[in-house]
Amino acid sequence: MSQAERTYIMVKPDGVQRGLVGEIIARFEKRGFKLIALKLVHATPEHLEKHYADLAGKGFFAGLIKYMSSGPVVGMVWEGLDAVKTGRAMLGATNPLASAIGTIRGDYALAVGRNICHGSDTVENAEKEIKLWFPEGITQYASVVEPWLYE
Ligand SMILES: Nc1ncnc2c1ncn2[C@@H]1O[C@H](COP(=O)(O)OP(=O)(O)OP(=O)(O)O)[C@@H](O)[C@H]1O
Ligand SMILES: Nc1nc2c(ncn2[C@@H]2O[C@H](COP(=O)(O)OP(=O)(O)O)[C@@H](O)[C@H]2O)c(=O)[nH]1
Ligand SMILES: [Mg+2]
Repeated sequence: MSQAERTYIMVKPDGVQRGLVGEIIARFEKRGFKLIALKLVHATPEHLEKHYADLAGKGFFAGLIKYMSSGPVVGMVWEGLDAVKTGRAMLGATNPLASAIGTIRGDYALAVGRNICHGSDTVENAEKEIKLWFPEGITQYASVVEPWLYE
């Protein structure tokens, strides 16, 4: 767990279409995380197959790739204390029917195949996903609020 931990958060095509990009960014900003990368991209099926390589054997894989390549996504890197685990907690359970009220999926989604937002599940996967989506690298800058967020 570190203050410099990074996670890859992505608003999926349904989240973009439903106008939830600002809402999702606002939640991470208000929580105290630092935005260090952001882009809108219409990803190819080949790129998404790399992102979801761990799920290649699942019955829903073809549908997942079709859904994720159906429109642009907004990819972001957020940095801060325990960013991966806290990011997952902010998203809620994979199936929105099981996501707690107050989480992003629990407040804005109903179906597992349209769950509006992705978040890295481990620090190792976060680093892989950041390299995959931001091969150009990440901009760094000093945050003026850090003394108010951390002891
Ligand atoms: N049973 C299912 N039916 C349809 N889609 C599913 C199902 N299970 C998972 N998915 C879709 O595949 C995605 C990846 O599943 P995974 O198990 O990695 O969940 P997750 O880690 O919560 O989601 P993500 O990786 O997108 O953050 C889910 O977010 C969801 O959109
Ligand atoms: N249709 C369908 N999609 C699924 C299922 N399981 C996972 N997914 C999708 O695949 C994405 C990635 O799965 P996973 O990494 O396990 O879950 P996540 O990290 O919580 O998103 C999920 O967010 C869902 O969009 C499933 O059983 N059916
Ligand atoms: Mg996942």
